[in-house]
Amino acid sequence: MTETQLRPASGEVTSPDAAVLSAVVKRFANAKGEEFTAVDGLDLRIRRGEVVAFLGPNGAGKTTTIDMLLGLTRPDSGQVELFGEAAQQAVRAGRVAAVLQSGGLLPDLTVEATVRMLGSLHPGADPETVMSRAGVTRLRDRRVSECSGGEQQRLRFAIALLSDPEFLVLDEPTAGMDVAARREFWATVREDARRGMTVLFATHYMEEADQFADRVVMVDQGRVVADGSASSIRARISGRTVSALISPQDAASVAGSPSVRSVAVRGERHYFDSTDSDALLRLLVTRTSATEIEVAPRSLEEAFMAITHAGRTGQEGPR
Ligand SMILES: Nc1ncnc2c1ncn2[C@@H]1O[C@H](COP(=O)(O)OP(=O)(O)OP(=O)(O)O)[C@@H](O)[C@H]1O
Repeated sequence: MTETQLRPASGEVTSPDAAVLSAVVKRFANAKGEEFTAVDGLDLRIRRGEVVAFLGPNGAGKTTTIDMLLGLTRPDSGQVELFGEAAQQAVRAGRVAAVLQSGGLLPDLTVEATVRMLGSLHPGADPETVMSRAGVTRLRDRRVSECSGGEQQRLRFAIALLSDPEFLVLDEPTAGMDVAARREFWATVREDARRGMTVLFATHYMEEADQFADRVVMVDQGRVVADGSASSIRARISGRTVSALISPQDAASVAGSPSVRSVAVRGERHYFDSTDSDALLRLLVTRTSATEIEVAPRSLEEAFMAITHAGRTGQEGPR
């Protein structure tokens, strides 16, 4: 990403950052009226042109943070700036657009009527191009109520593109999409990012974060607990996973080796969490009749479970 690719709406280059959140705190009251902190002193700087995955267990504070980024709610303390100005101002100017998890669609309108109606609010909007970019052209005559969950998400994406935003905020954008639709969706987002758009997306799909984000920010209990490339976050937990088809007797004998931290069985395969995959491989090959041995680096999902409290509470983790 170079400065020449930047496309500030007003022509002038303001802040070099798309978003800056400084020591942001948001508290809510629970059902008993007791106050708790949903976002707890969160600091986050998103540079222009970055594609950032925002990950965290259920209730980590992702949506609350996104709501503050979009000016939908105000922090109790701390600051949120978009392009160097107040969030609401940037949103009003159409520099930021969002695809949120629900709401915002009129069930009786067709896809095309929805895009055209909302497009009329944005001078210069091009409904045809936007429908094509979001992959909803073939759905143009379908009523919103007849669209599947994934198709409605694509329609929300089309609506978000109408203002030709510089910064796109996506809260679980591919929820409900099938594999092909998700691929197509991310290809479009990557293309937009290549042209200089900044993207922040919250997701529970770890492989989306791994494949499509330049940077992964993990939050837990309202704080940032990891921030970096997916590979640097994966590298935060040491070791590798070695898996094989192996008899229970052989597996039990290998499990006692110092290079094995733990063993799990999934389907026909045994998975060894290993601190020294070379030593374990030698052992498997020379002392057992294991077959189809595979060595895999740590996944982002394993890092997520190790870094966030989801792994300690058994709470629903990533999908
Ligand atoms: N308006 C509200 N009133 C009270 N509590 C709220 C409100 N909004 C969010 N919360 C609580 O704040 C915490 C953070 O919620 P948030 O929706 O930001 O989490 P999240 O990371 O987006 O979770 P998920 O992955 O489940 O969507 C949760 O405990 C949630 O129940």
